[in-house]
Amino acid sequence: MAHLLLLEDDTTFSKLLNSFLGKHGHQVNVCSTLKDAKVAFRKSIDDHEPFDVLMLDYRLPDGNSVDFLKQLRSEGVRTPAFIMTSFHDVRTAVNAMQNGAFDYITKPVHPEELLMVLGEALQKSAKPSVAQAPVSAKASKKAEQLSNDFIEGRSKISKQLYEYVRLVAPTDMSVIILGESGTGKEHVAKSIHKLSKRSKGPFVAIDCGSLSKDLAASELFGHKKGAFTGALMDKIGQFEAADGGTLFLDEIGNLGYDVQIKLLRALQERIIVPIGSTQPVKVDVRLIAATNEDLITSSANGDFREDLYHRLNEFKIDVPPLRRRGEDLGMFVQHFVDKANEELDRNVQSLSKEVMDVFEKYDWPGNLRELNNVIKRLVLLTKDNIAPLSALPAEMISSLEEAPKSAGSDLKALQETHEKEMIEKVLQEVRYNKSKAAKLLNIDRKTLYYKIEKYHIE
Ligand SMILES: Nc1ncnc2c1ncn2[C@@H]1O[C@H](COP(=O)(O)OP(=O)(O)OP(=O)(O)O)[C@@H](O)[C@H]1O
Repeated sequence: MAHLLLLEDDTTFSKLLNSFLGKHGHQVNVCSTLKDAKVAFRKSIDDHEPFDVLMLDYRLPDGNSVDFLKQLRSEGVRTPAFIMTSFHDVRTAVNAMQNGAFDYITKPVHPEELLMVLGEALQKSAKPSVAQAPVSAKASKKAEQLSNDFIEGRSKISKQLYEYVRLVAPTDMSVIILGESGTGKEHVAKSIHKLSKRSKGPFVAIDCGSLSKDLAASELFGHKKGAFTGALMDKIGQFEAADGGTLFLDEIGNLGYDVQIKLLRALQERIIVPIGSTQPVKVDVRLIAATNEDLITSSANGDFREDLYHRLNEFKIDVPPLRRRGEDLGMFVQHFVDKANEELDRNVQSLSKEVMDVFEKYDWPGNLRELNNVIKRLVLLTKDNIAPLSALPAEMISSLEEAPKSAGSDLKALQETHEKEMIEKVLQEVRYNKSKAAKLLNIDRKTLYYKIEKYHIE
């Protein structure tokens, strides 16, 4: 039995979920406001009956659950959480993943899907042995194999991506991986590790987005007993854990300024000093960092140290969004269908033409993670061999009807085209004197350099 917090303001829906989950042996604490959820969370800690999983509706009468989650993560709470959201809020759900949610599901919530995601969340929680989706031993072994392999893709942009991966892997250079959420940055980091001379050493991944400001330094560099309240014994940091291997820092833009200074020192001098210690420890670690933020602008704003950015940016890799991977879509679809068949003991052979048409038109803001989730749901809901259109979330189809994709209505694309033209015009006017151009454009030089690179301005 698992102890679950369900934060949901739709009382009919929460009653249904409560009774459904109760029948599956779980104890559910239902709250309908953030305020109540905060109280329930504190009480569960005081009573020594912590929640195993947090199930959070996104929109609530007194705020949104991503802010709640952010606060919990900043206090060092690691309880797995997933967001339940309407299809229109998928972008928000993706944002939630950056703030430490483990997954999201779109409403209307399908019971089997809920059990599946809950099973996965419980595997991550402190009490792992409960309520997993029933899978045969053969199926889980195959699923494990499948989760290890991945698709490189045939499109030009993917070929270039893996060319860079193979090029940089054998060197010991630090790498910055840029890309939208869910594009596969961690996969790319793992590939670099596997193809490197360090492949026999550890690969340690840390999500900096879920580290609290107070605990980040101790998580990375370790601490000595008594270094701060709560440091009850010596703790080895992830830098030491990754000794001889690769340390992958996801969402690096979330690290506080103090930790950035320590990180810079660790990179430059190859030593770390655990909190509360005076003894430096030698470490041999290759660093790979990922971000979906514009770190150049962050460093221009003073949020991210410029020297650290340059130290990390010995090599930069851009992971393209799914909508730009063209012909790879079909390969990813097949891969995720095979994976879902194994995980869920189904036998879906293909997707109907109508489903593929929708997939091709949709712009996938959550990238490969979203595709994987949509396909899992499709496979779960498909009774025959071919996944029908009716198994797709209705909102996914209507979102295409509401917003037909055309260059003329894509506001971001329009803004970017306009910005590029403006920069080119000003650069010509000042005969490519970048300081003058930056002044005229009312931006600083670093931002101008960034935009010149972004728009491939010669
Ligand atoms: N090349 C690939 N082949 C198959 N599956 C992939 C590939 N790349 C990523 N995935 C799958 O897509 C999902 C997202 O990948 P990953 O976590 O690496 O993305 P990310 O960019 O690091 O995400 P975030 O920005 O949220 O940290 C995972 O389920 C992963 O298994």
